[in-house]
Amino acid sequence: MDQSKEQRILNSVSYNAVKGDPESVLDCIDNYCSQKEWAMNVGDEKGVILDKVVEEADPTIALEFGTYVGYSAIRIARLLKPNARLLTIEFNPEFASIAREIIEIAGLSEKITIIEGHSQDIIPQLREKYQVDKVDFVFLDHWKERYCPDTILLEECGYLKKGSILLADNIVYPGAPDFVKYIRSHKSFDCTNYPSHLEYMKVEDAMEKAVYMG
Ligand SMILES: Cn1ncc2cc([C@H](O)c3cccc(CNC(=O)c4cc(-c5ccc(F)cc5)cc(O)c4O)c3)ccc21
Ligand SMILES: [Mg+2]
Repeated sequence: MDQSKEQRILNSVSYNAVKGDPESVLDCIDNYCSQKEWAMNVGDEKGVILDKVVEEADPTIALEFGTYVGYSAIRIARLLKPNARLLTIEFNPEFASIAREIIEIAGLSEKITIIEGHSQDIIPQLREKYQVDKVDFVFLDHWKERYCPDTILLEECGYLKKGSILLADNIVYPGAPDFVKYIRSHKSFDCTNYPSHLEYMKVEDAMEKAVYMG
């Protein structure tokens, strides 16, 4: 059976990256996906925006929707302070398994927990099953039509506190219009748009930061 693109990305990381060095894993994925096969990682350009917002949030508990092959999970986790952790939710078992291996190569398995399932099913379980009280940072990069309902669910479940920071990928392309309309008109969120480009392409894209005001 032919290997998947995601398996080929893992092969490239396994062969080229320096074990235990997150930067070299990120560089390897970015090089592979810009030179060989495009893939939907947040990438190096939007990755710098992600880095800055994670540093601003300095989260103890970070949450991600859409692990894919683990690129953004590594980007986030490499910046976390010693006892901080990232929970990342992935419904596709093949993606989850490849991400687990790539995260292991980066040496970040202790800081990242991959939870297999759909965000809407996992979010209500975070308190009891994963001892989550509040989330300090959330990166939204899963199905774009899930951004809005999952943000509402996070608020309803009481995981957001004053200062919690949400960051959403692909605001322009593929776009998340219902999320943008909702979040920018919601009195409890202070929003900032960061224009950028689609990963590895000259196509316009943007990220949206939303700070929860309580
Ligand atoms: C419910 N739930 N819970 C967990 C969870 C996890 C997943 C998967 O990780 C998954 C699978 C497939 C697609 C996505 C969303 N990502 C995208 O669709 C995307 C597209 C493009 C793009 C851009 C230009 C193109 F021409 C084609 C694709 C660029 C981007 O950066 C993207 O993030 C996420 C899905 C639903 C989930
Ligand atoms: Mg994306």
